[in-house]
Amino acid sequence: MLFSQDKLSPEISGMLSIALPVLWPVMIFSAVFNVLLLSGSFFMLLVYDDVLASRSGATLAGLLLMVTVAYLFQGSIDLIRSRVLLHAGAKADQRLCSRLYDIISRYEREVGPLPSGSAPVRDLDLVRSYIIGTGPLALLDLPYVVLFLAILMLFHWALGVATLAGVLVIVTLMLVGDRRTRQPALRAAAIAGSRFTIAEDVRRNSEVLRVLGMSGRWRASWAAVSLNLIAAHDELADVSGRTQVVGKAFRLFLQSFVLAIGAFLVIDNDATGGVIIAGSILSARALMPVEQAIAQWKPMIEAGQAWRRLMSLLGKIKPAEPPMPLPRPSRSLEVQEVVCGPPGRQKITATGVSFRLSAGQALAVIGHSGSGKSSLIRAITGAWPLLRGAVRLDGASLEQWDPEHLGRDIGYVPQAIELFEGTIADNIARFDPEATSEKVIAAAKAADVHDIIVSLAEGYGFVLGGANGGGLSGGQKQRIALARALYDDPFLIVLDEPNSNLDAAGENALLAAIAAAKERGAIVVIVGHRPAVFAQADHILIMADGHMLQMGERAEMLKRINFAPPPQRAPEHLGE
Ligand SMILES: Nc1ncnc2c1ncn2[C@@H]1O[C@H](COP(=O)(O)OP(=O)(O)OP(=O)(O)O)[C@@H](O)[C@H]1O
Repeated sequence: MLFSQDKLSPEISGMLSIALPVLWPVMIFSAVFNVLLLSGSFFMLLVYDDVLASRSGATLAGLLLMVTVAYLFQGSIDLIRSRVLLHAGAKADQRLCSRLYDIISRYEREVGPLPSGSAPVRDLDLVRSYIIGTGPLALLDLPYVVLFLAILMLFHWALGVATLAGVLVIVTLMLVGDRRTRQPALRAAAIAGSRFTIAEDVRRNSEVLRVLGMSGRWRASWAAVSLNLIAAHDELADVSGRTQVVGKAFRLFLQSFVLAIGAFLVIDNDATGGVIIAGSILSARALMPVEQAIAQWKPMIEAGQAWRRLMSLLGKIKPAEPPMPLPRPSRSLEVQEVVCGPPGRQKITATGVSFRLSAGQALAVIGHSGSGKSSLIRAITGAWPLLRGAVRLDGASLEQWDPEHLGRDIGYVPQAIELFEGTIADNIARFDPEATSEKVIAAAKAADVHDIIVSLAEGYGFVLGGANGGGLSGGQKQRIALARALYDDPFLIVLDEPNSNLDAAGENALLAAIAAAKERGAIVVIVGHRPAVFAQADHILIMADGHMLQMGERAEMLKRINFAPPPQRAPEHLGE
């Protein structure tokens, strides 16, 4: 059952509110459509039995006019019912689209990695294309096979029985064919999937493959998997080709068989001549919905499975009610006994971290690789949900803030920088449609990237190609990410190794930006391996093996870790 487990979910009731109003009209249209399908056979019956016997041209013209009107009407009804379904499909798509965005944007954070094989966008496409395709119409037409068989029985029971037997043979042939093609189809899909993965790997890593001389090995894998794919497609085409040939031959045979039965009945004076042709047409009509329904069986099962997968994912992501807006934070950041780990992985990667920072203070987080620094940063920014403890801004835990609003007050440079496809200005302004050029330029200047940007031919209009910010150097990307973090003077600025690609000038600009942010009352948390990160820090926190090892004031901590401090540089000299 398509809707069994999720009867009460908002998605189901939403879909039902779309489906129910169109169901009745489409059922009525289908009834009229199928009744009108009879007009062809009755036309032949009357032509053979009445027109030819009476030799009346007027009757023939009248019948022709009637059948023409019937066909026009039937065509219009067919068009209308597919339009109605198209409209319903578009509405369903629209309704699910925003919830689909929830899966894509929230699933990883709130539940964990998407189950392997799940591709919600493809699943929605499958559901939509089933709804707007011929699948539902084929199902609605299916009951009318009984009507066609009943009329054939009325002509003569032998015609009805022969067609019924034909229907059963066709169903058996198609089911056997489906069974035989299932395995080859699965094999071909799996091989096509591996070929796609290889192509993606090669596209993403073409530089490394070339420089490290690995391209030949990948080419060999590509060639081998391509050969396998050709073989799998051959097998599939072979099996399905045989089934189709047998089916086609049987259909031709059945047509002649029904004609022959009709002829026998005429010879025995059990039927009129018109019954031969009308019976043959009706018999073909009776087979049509069955064939269509079987052809649509697989898409229906696939759409049903896609629907269930979507519902199961959506069941884990409830529609979120944004919390009541709070005044913008301006006073403090408190981290209380925080325990966190990658969502859905049952793993703790940072634990027992507590500290408090007031407006205008900066904290440097240091520690060996893998000690849990980035994990802590993700907990502080809300990128990862907490397993225990709390992160509070001005006393309110992160869950009390609407992420969309709080985002304005957080500046974040992640370790792996991703810029979005769009102009540099859009990226710095976080794609805010109300961004002003003054704010964008102020952020760029604070990150000391303004001069670099204006030296590009398109300046702030330079379009970054793709998610990796193609077209810029690593250091330039890092500076633009810093400008994005500083945009609109956020209260909490969290920087995860923001200087890993920066030269001395870039590092000075970074320190100047931190100093300026502190000056205006922001809180800065900065992770880094290089000593430069200490220069503007008021406190230092050391992470080790996922734990907070120590935390204290900068001077005290530098003494404790026996580190020769870099000279405390005055902010006004940092930019030089
Ligand atoms: N998404 C993830 N899934 C599983 N494990 C993760 C994930 N992210 C981090 N870890 C693990 O958590 C531990 C801490 O990683 P984290 O990135 O927080 O360390 P780090 O101190 O920032 O390291 P580095 O200085 O190398 O960036 C590591 O053992 C890492 O393997």
